[in-house]
Amino acid sequence: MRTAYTSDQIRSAELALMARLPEGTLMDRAATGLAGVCAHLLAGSRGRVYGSRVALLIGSGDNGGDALYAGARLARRGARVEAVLAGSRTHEGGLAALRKAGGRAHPYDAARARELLADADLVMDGLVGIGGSGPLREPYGTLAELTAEAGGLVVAVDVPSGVDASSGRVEGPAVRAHLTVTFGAYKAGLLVDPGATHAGAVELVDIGLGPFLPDPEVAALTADDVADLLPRPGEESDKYRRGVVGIAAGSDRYTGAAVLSVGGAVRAGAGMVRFASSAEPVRLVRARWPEAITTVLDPSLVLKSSLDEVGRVQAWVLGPGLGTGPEAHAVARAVLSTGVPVLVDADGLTLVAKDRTLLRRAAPTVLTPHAGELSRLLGVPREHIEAGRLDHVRRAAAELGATVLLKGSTTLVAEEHRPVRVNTTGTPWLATGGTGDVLSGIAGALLAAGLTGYDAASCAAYVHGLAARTAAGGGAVGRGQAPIAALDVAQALPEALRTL
Ligand SMILES: NC(=O)C1=CN([C@@H]2O[C@H](COP(=O)(O)OP(=O)(O)OC[C@H]3O[C@@H](n4cnc5c(N)ncnc54)[C@H](OP(=O)(O)O)[C@@H]3O)[C@@H](O)[C@H]2O)[C@@H](O)CC1
Ligand SMILES: Nc1ncnc2c1ncn2[C@@H]1O[C@H](COP(=O)(O)OP(=O)(O)O)[C@@H](O)[C@H]1O
Ligand SMILES: [K+]
Repeated sequence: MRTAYTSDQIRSAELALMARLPEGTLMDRAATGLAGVCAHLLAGSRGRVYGSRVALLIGSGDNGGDALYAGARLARRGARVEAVLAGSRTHEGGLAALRKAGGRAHPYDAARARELLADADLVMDGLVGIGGSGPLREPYGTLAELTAEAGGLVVAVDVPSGVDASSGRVEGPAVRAHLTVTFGAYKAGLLVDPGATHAGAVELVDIGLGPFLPDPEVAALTADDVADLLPRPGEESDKYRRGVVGIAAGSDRYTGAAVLSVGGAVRAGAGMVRFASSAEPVRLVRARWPEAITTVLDPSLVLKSSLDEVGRVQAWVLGPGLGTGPEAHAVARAVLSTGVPVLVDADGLTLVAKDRTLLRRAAPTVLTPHAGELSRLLGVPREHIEAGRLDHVRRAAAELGATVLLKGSTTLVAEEHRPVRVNTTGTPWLATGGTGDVLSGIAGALLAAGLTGYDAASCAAYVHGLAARTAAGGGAVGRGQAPIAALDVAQALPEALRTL
């Protein structure tokens, strides 16, 4: 499990550790690690550190101190290091070390800074770290924007300046780094968009904080964690014990979502899928997924909240393509009044946004909104949700009394009193119609297999992302990949699951 923390949590751990160590030890550890990573990058891009050009952007706090000491180390190895001093003050020890090592420092001047950044092989962003608050003030904002024109690699020190370390919020100009070297522990804002995109790759430098860290605010499952959580059949398994998932999705108008959701569940390893809907989606699901047992719902029975004709299930998926009219509302009421876990997606979310009483139930509920759907559920503008994903997913879980999986460029899973889980396998190739429907089926199959809502949602997001990467051609976005369609994601599930 990869764990991540807020600035306050990091600060208190640092204080506790610092009390036991001679002054300056932590900064020395941080700067040594940072210089090591930068030297490695320079050796990779230029062949050697000697003679390379390094620009340091220095703010008034200890973040600038780290960059100055690291710059001094690179200068001692023959790099030409020049610092732009942007703060009202500068870390004295760091500045003295840089000068002693042969590096140079200049007060901020826009034209000169632009030249330095354009010429540098590597730019170190030491403007602000965990001490930053609010949008970057001048001249930091201008410098952050100038890094976009940098000719070489941009390395953020601890946190990209302009990104809120605790939440990943960005409220103005912010550095976009190729790599962020972070100290002691991951900051939550490095894993959650928009901060995660600004951070680029993240490298952790151990400074000994481990024993002093509290319970994390954010956690990311690793491949091993997911492999341990995923259900595997035992010798005595039968299809019922492996988990039967009911899917109430699709309508005569919207049929594709039902086919995709059933596909996600079938390919994710459900023991059995029972699909219940109106005639047309049932016909199409039968044609595409003969594995599913289908039922054409009798509207008069549904109105009486009876789903007996469908047969027993261990969990339900409700909503993809269901519609939002009175019949769909009756289906939602029938499904949500059962005593088994229910995953609510798409139109199901619109229905519960209009009628919150549907969520009054004893069994677990998992909601899987994208930012627009969460906006309707919380009555908060979509832009606010996208800017503050972490805060809003937490709030939704508390307010709605459910596990909430927020989809989008960073998928988050929140449940009250648990760390928010952030998914690391996503890929922007997933941004295509219907992939969310596949996700609902995967998560439904895992719920039916007995995973908790929290584990089912986070494992589903993980394997969904992995399958999308597999379908696109492997890895994150790059050459040699091709666009994917939603059904490709379902079809790639077995190959992705085999790697876990
Ligand atoms: N603690 C430790 O043990 C270790 C800490 N370490 C390092 O220290 C870093 C934290 O250092 P820190 O606390 O000095 O804060 P930091 O991030 O440099 O910035 C604070 C200054 O920035 C300014 N400022 C703030 N917001 C701003 C804005 N929006 N726009 C513009 N300016 C803004 C504000 O300055 P002022 O307004 O006072 O001029 C404030 O004083 C941490 O990230 C890590 O790199 C490592 O060495 C390992 C050991
Ligand atoms: N930029 C992105 N990066 C990673 N994943 C994304 C991105 N955009 C969308 N996704 C993922 O794609 C899926 C889209 O689901 P959803 O919005 O419900 O679409 P649909 O309703 O068409 O199925 C979600 O799993 C979401 O997390
Ligand atoms: K920084």
